[in-house]
Amino acid sequence: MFQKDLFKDKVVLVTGGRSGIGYAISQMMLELGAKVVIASRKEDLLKQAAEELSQYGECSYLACDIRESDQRTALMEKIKADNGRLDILVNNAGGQFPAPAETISENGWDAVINNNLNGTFHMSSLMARHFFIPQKEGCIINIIANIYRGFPSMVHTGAARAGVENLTKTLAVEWGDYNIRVNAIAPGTIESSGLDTYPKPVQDILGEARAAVPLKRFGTVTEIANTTCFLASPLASYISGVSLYVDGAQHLNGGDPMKLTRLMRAFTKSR
Ligand SMILES: CCCCCCCCCCC/C=C/C(=O)SCCNC(=O)CCNC(=O)[C@H](O)C(C)(C)COP(=O)(O)OP(=O)(O)OC[C@H]1O[C@@H](n2cnc3c(N)ncnc32)[C@H](O)[C@@H]1OP(=O)(O)O
Ligand SMILES: NC(=O)C1=CN([C@@H]2O[C@H](COP(=O)(O)OP(=O)(O)OC[C@H]3O[C@@H](n4cnc5c(N)ncnc54)[C@H](OP(=O)(O)O)[C@@H]3O)[C@@H](O)[C@H]2O)C=CC1
Repeated sequence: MFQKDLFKDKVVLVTGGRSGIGYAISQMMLELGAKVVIASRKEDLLKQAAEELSQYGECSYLACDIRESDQRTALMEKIKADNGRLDILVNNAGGQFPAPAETISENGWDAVINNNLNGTFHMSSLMARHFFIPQKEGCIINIIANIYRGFPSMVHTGAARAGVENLTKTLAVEWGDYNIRVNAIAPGTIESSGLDTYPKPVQDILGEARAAVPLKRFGTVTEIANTTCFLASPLASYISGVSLYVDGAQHLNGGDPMKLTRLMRAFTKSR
């Protein structure tokens, strides 16, 4: 759909690029000519994904937990040594677990905030200081979630993603001085490897949730990759500071948001 070679000579970092949405983004960027670096925690799976992705273009990898300062620094140093620059950062790594708010432990809260909010900010700041600011050019895309009506059953990630949505606006303003565009994508429910990791109450409710989406289906990883490539491209050269919902209008009308919470309460008690 995009012009061939749209991202020729561009260097792209996709966190969480080994699976699901991140994999689809990496594949599309490679097909459009970018050099892609993927990073996530599980080195064996990451290596396997990078080998598969190499059929589409130049893909490298480094194991990195985005919550760990020394691992983020090692990733930045590898990109500098291998490529000398970074053009696009896709903060896609993230995750959480469904749980009624009253059952979330302090550590559970901290783990999810560290993953989705702190990891995203520190990665953005590091890459801006070392690449985007000196280059006087850069692009950051933050993958968040549908937090339009809060996020019942996932209060921790709702709060973290709202933080990212807001830092997207602030950084778009502050780093406009350096010609850095910062945007976010809020996917609705997307058919991906990530969804398979969710427990029975989520799997049980998926049929109903799918039917409640105004477009009557969940999204695909390709639809999130399409939006990412659009926002990263010159087609979006005057777009900065926005959060784009890619969700078939699920944020406006997506069924009973409390149903999952009630199912999770029953599930937690029965264990
Ligand atoms: C009709 C409308 C209904 C709508 C229904 C649709 C619902 C679907 C919507 C889906 C939208 C979003 C989808 C996605 O995001 S898909 C991507 C999902 N992938 C993941 O989330 C995977 C990554 N997740 C994680 O890695 C973990 O969740 C975590 C971030 C916590 C990992 O951190 P860490 O490795 O540090 O975790 P630990 O195991 O060390 O645990 C730290 C503390 O967290 C507590 N914890 C962890 N898991 C759970 C759990 N499942 N339940 C409760 N608590 C949990 C853990 O116990 C630790 O705390 P304690 O020390 O106090 O025990
Ligand atoms: N699928 C959906 O419906 C939706 C997904 N999202 C978000 O989109 C993003 C991608 O999700 P999706 O592809 O579906 O799910 P996946 O679980 O397949 O992807 C999550 C990726 O993030 C990596 N990751 C998680 N935590 C860390 C960490 N601390 N450091 C580095 N890498 C990490 C994982 O790799 P590893 O385990 O090797 O670290 C994995 O590659 C996530 O942020 C997710 O929350 C948002 C809304 C809806």
